[in-house]
Amino acid sequence: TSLPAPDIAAVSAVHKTALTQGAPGALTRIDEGRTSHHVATGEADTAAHTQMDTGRRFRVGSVSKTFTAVVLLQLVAEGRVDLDAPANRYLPEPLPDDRITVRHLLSHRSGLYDYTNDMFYNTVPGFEAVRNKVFGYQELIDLSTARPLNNAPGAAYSYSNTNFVALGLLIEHVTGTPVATHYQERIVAPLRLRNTSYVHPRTSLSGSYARGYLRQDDTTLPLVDSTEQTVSWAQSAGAVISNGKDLNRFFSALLSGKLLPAEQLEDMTTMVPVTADGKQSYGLGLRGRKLSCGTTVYGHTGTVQGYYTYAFTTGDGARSMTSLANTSNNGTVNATLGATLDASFCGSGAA
Ligand SMILES: CC1(C)S[C@@H]2[C@H](NC(=O)CCCC[C@H](NC(=O)C[NH3+])C(=O)[O-])C(=O)N2[C@H]1C(=O)[O-]
Repeated sequence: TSLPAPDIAAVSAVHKTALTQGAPGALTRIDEGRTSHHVATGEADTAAHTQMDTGRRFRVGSVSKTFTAVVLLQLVAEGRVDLDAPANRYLPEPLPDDRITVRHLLSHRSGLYDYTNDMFYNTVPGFEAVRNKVFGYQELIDLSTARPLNNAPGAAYSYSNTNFVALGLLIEHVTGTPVATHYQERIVAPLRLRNTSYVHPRTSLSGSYARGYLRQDDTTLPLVDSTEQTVSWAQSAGAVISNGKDLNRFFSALLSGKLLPAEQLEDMTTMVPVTADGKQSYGLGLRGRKLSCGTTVYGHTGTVQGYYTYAFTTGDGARSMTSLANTSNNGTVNATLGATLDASFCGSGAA
């Protein structure tokens, strides 16, 4: 790519600001060909006072949605699913509107209500109520369909975890195979992602990982260690565990055409603006961000109790960046961490 060199000092400054705003630690890993940049700040474990390092694994939250979208789009390429067919053709129980298509689910245009709005209205009580629970996909969909649709199918973008829970169920119903197996066989093994797993409903992380710390709604109270949970409330919408090296390899492989045929990659990267300024967009399980230097990067963000993630790559997959802060329910930290994108892809010329 003809991108300016990453501004590593700026990345480090972003991390330090995030720590002043309440994050125990942060990491950023940038990969471009054989060149890697590593920035790690603060603590991975605040009880043991273990230092953060960029190899640590973490819960990626909604970055999982891109893994699910890749599996689904491979099934489309195999002729097993039609993007513009009603999702009800492929589900064991019907969604409330036959007009909802598979593409609507992938692009958050189905209108299906996001049950996490109620589930996590009170942050810590909501989390504690589900952290050890195991949900069935249909249970989660039923929580959503107890509420009216946000919009008529296709009429608007309204982000909802329900869409990717429904896609997980659809994948398993069509193939008879768990999503965990599809992730492993279609993504993890071919790309040799040694630090990526889907262990739902097990609650523990293996190997070297960062602990996650959830901020309470009463911010004067101490952070809650939220590392161990089933993430069953999200599953195919948010339960993947990975690290910076693997997410960079995943998004680089995706955008450089190693995971999907050209037609499906084109579908996935056909972006629709989702903010008034046009700087943020969404395709199929994929976010687009137009940065201050005019470069557009593609990837996904993640918010799961104790972990904020940004994982993005250039349109050709040549340069990738993953950033993590091991806290959540702290919008200031999340916004701050997002500045690693400009530092990593726009360099010192970043606005
Ligand atoms: C669209 C998002 C931001 S929300 C969605 C998904 N994460 C969730 O749905 C979890 C929501 C509760 C998380 C919790 N917050 C509360 O409980 C607040 N009361 C916290 O901060 O840990 C994910 O990941 N996506 C992010 C994404 O795609 O970037």
